[in-house]
Amino acid sequence: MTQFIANQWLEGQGEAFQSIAPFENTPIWDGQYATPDQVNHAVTAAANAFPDWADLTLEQRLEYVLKYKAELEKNFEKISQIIAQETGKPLWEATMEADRMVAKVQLALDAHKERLAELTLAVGDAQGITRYKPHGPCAVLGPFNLPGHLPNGHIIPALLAGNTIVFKPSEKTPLIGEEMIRCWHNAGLPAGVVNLVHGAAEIGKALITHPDIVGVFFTGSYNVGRAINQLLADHPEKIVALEMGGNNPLIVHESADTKAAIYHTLLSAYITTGQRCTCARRLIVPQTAQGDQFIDQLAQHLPKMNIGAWNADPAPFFGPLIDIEAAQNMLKAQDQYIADGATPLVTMQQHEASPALLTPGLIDLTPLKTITDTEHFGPLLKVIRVPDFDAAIDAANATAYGLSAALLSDNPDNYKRFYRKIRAGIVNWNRQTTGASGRFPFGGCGKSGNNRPAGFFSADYCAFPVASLEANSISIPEKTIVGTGF
Ligand SMILES: NC(=O)C1=CN([C@@H]2O[C@H](COP(=O)(O)OP(=O)(O)OC[C@H]3O[C@@H](n4cnc5c(N)ncnc54)[C@H](O)[C@@H]3O)[C@@H](O)[C@H]2O)C=CC1
Ligand SMILES: O=C(O)CCC(=O)N[C@@H](CCC(=O)O)C(=O)O
Repeated sequence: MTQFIANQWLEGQGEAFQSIAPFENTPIWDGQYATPDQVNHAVTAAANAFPDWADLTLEQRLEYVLKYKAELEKNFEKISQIIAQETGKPLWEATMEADRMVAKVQLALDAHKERLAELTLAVGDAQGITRYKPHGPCAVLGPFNLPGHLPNGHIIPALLAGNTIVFKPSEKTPLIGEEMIRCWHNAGLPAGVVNLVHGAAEIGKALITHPDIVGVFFTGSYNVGRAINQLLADHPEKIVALEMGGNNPLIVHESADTKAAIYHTLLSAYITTGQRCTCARRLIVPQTAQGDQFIDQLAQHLPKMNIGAWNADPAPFFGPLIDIEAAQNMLKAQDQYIADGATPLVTMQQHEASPALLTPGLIDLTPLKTITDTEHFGPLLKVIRVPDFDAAIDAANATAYGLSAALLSDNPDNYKRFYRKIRAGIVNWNRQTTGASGRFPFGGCGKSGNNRPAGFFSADYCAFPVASLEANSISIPEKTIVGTGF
């Protein structure tokens, strides 16, 4: 029983599929996709549940959300282990993800109170009030890379605001999606408030185009985000929040502590095997002696990193890619760069421990005439050498994406220039590009999103503002409008 509709666990009626643990390359879960009929059933359940759920006070909805939090805490180890094995990320990192799922409850509540606060103004002899209302039944589409934390970051604020949900996890991580929904079920949510359907693109399409779905909260790739936008072109009335990819730059310039610069580069480019939307893809370094030394030492350091199984002891820094196909695609991308004239500084290779495990790569794209603006979702960092700092900023901005960007530099004037010029939703100084805090907005410009940031600002797309003019009684004002006969 893998779909959850109106508080019933049901068998999917669509094609069978499995969740394959990437390191072991063995199935850890079997299930079926939903059918479009089942999607309809789930959306209808969410639509039926909406009026009563929306009618509850925030405090009443919060009671359920706090019970969900308690369920996450009760099942913390199991959740961490599922995230680790299903994605292949090390247990320490999966535990951090589970921690962030728990922490999201308080963050979303704080955000709700701050971002959706009632605002009152005197307007003549009436009171003007801004309040917020939920949209209705919303779809949440999740990615595979942080399969607990990221959908959780849409679902909690959406529920607090009074929406109901149909969640479709990534078809690569159905098990953690299911476990999360089990926690909601155990929290005692009324039937239909949260529903789960499994599937890939076809089920995603059926869900978001359903006429009763009024909001679509998506985290995933640019190509799919664009396809969603196209599919919904005739429905501007649906609220669509798209959190998409990045081709994020990291500039290193005038940073005397080479070791610290290497450490922050590793956390930028290779954490989660380079499978974070915020990962640095392009390492931009001016052609100075200090720049040469930094690149040399980084290249020497990469082979020293411990990589391996999610449960290995000692724990690795990163594990495999999500599947063998993803690993093969990364290797093909590297081959293509080399064929085009790039210089591999550290060649990314398949590791003997698992076909989905790749060693970290570093490749110098400076010799290329043109550098394609592509997000390669894996452990390959591309070096671009430039004449000076101004050229570094130009190179950093040479992308249609704009998610995260960072500068490692001891010189505050460099940061002032960088901050003013760079186009990105996350701009860091002497910190890695990844690891954004949930206390801040999380989203990017350009192809990275549609200006509806998640993180602390998720509250904004989970409700719409209503303007009211209110007075306890009606009266004729002293100054009336001409021509009305008063
Ligand atoms: N900006 C952000 O907050 C984040 C963005 N990402 C991006 O996500 C990508 C990696 O995640 P993936 O799971 O590979 O993303 P993906 O775009 O392939 O899939 C995301 C979700 O969309 C569904 N889907 C696929 N085709 C669809 C269609 N035509 N209509 C409706 N739904 C469809 C998938 O089944 C999945 O649930 C990277 O590009 C990464 O940068 C990942 C995490 C955070
Ligand atoms: O919503 C939040 O709590 C902040 C968003 C966040 O956690 N971002 C992570 C993951 C991004 C990704 O999925 O690639 C980060 O910045 O590393």
